[in-house]
Amino acid sequence: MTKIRVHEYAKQANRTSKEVIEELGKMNVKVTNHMSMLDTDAVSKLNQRFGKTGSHNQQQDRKPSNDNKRQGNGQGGQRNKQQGQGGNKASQGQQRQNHSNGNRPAQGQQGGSNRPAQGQQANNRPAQGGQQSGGNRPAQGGQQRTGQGGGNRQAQGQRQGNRPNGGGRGGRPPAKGINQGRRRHRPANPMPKVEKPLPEKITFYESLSVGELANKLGKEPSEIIKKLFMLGVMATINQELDKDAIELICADYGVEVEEEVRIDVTDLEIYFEESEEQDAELTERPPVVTIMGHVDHGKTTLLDSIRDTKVTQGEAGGITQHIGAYQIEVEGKKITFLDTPGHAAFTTMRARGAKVTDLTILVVAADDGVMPQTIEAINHAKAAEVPIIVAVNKMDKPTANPDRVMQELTEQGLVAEDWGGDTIFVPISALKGEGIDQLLEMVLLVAEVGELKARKDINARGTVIEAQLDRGRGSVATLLVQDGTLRVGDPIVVGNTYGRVRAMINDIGRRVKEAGPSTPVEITGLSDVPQAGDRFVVFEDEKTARQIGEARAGEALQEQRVEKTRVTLDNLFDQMKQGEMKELNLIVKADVQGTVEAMAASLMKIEVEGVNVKIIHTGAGAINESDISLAAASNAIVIGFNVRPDVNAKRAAEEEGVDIRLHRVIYKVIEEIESAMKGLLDPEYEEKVIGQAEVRETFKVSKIGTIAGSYVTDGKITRDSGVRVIRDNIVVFEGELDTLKRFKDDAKEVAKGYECGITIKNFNDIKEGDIIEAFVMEEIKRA
Ligand SMILES: Nc1nc2c(ncn2[C@@H]2O[C@H](COP(=O)(O)OP(=O)(O)OP(=O)(O)O)[C@@H](O)[C@H]2O)c(=O)[nH]1
Repeated sequence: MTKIRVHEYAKQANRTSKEVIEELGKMNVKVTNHMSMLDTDAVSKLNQRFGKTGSHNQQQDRKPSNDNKRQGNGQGGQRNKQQGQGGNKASQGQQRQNHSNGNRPAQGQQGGSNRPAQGQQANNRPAQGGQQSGGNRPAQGGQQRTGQGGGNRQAQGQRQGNRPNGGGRGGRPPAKGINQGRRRHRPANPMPKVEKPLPEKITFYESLSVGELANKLGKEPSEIIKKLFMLGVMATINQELDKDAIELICADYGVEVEEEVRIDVTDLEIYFEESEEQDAELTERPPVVTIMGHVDHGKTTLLDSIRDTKVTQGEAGGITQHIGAYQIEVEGKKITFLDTPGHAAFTTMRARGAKVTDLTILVVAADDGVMPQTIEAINHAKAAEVPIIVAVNKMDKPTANPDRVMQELTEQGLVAEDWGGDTIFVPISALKGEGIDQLLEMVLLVAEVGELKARKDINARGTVIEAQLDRGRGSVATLLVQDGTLRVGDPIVVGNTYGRVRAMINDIGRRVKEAGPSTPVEITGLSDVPQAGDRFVVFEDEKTARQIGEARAGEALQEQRVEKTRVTLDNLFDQMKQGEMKELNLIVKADVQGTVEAMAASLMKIEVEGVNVKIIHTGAGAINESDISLAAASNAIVIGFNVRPDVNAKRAAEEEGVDIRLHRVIYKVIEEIESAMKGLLDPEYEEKVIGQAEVRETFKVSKIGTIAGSYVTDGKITRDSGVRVIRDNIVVFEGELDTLKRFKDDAKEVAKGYECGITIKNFNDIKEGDIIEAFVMEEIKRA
């Protein structure tokens, strides 16, 4: 006879494997576990112990096709079940009950096809004679014999069919008689899943979760997870996989991968790129010029002077109208000036991604020289990669010293042509209108070098210069056409709004029907007011314009809720890893110029592979709003050394999400930037300013030192906070609070609006008007 395993015997004997093993133990037959083989001797011994049932089975084993009836009784259930699982079940169902078959045609099939391996398994186990004999005698036996048995079987087939992997036992109706025990001991056979053929190719958009990838490949997620594990990636079913991971897994299966490229039709930038690809004739376009400079150096006077002398030429009688930009004509060539005083608008636009300026005129008063805003303007222009022409203004003044201006600008990297550099310097008097022609000539010269071109014959696209709501006319926007020609009646999307160009007015207040490249025009007809710096694109039909406009308005609402992702030292490393950062832009402000230079020099020396440190602006003094707008436009981090941001800068930084890092020790700045670049930034503690107090009076007390009679102006001061003494926005001391008193009593904390007496450890040089800033170190969790 063939050998039999413990668990097989147990099944036949209607016992548990454990019972059998125990019994064998008593008989001194050694077995290791339920898979151990039993020899004939052991089996007969067991048969004796377990009595009839065992012997009955044993007999059956010996005489497989001996006793039909017994088999039918004893093993029918089992056999039938196996048959039900095989193809036999289907025919059985058919034979048995036509109605059930008709109603549930797929049951038999399902049950059969889902469990092909059971038959196989049974074949491997010849001891289950039922299978063999059952195979010879398709289930008619059971079915003929008892309708009941058949019914059960059917239900079973059906349920199991529905649950391919389950034993289906729970759903089975109560089994009858002897079958019951057998079934109970039958190990639940895992139903092997039918392997789906692998697809030749899969596609994905941006990423796929493990579950989604498994689905696309027709595999179990666990299999994918296993594969990822082998690749050293611990993943869960919901984990998003990036392109590389997807490609690795698919390569393993030999499946091709393709990333879907979806064009976002609501992104106006694509229409700008598209226009470059269009096969329309390129023609020269006028340069677009902005004027920048320090306060009172003569920007407005220069703009007016140019306008007065040139705008009205040939346009006599034209009503001058302020539309934020104007065009002049010199020697038959046009120049467009953006009438945006200062550089605020310049950076706002750039921060919004628009590049409108072709060149900038830097006005420097010859009697005043290079001032802080002059340097800011230079850095703004440099960051935007816009060429600079220097207009040395107020040359009519006796105190004018153009050489000094040239000298000072050389220090800023603007070297005059006369001095061997390549920056054009033009001496002018904006007030008297002297040198203006020469200046404009230079503008044309630089423009010529720049080879500014555009296509007249395409739908217009460009940028909003300014926009407002007019009571009578509704939304009024000044647009600068940058490419193509804008016409009255054009369906247009402007920023997050749309409409049809109802009326167009040019810079001298005339109604016009069309506007070509570099022309500023004021339009009406938009459904809402756009923002300066918004892009506009003309579409073929109004329906598309409306659809895109509405979609953009919806997206804009969504975006308002999502924080801007500016670079901060905390996310720097992630951005570097994602390849988004190649340059770390820094703005360095410090208390004195010497420190600024030292800091800048040390920062430049930081070497981390893959990223360059670029200092785009430096300056002595408090961090101001202009620093923040430059940082926002250039995605820079602002470093303050011994200085603080002023109120406006603080507000702007919060609004724009600009990261300001304040320090008092140079090596700490270097360390912080370096570790952020290496992704080693210690994120555990963050300083949080909890309050500010103003020193109103000081008292010198021997032994104690100087007591600062202070008034808490913001937040609160606590006994255990760190303190900083700030004088004119410069940190003069940082240390610990020594005592905090309300009248004569020690106080734990003093809130806003209350007076208190403060002494600072190791610092007595406190003065009236100083600001005491209290801070605590808070643990932060990194995202
Ligand atoms: N003597 C002389 N004075 C000038 C000249 N240009 C401008 N000014 C005077 O300088 C002062 C400031 O000129 P603005 O044109 O207002 O200067 P700005 O740069 O526009 O100033 P903000 O708009 O405040 O930034 C005015 O009083 C002008 O009259 C010039 O060429 N010569």
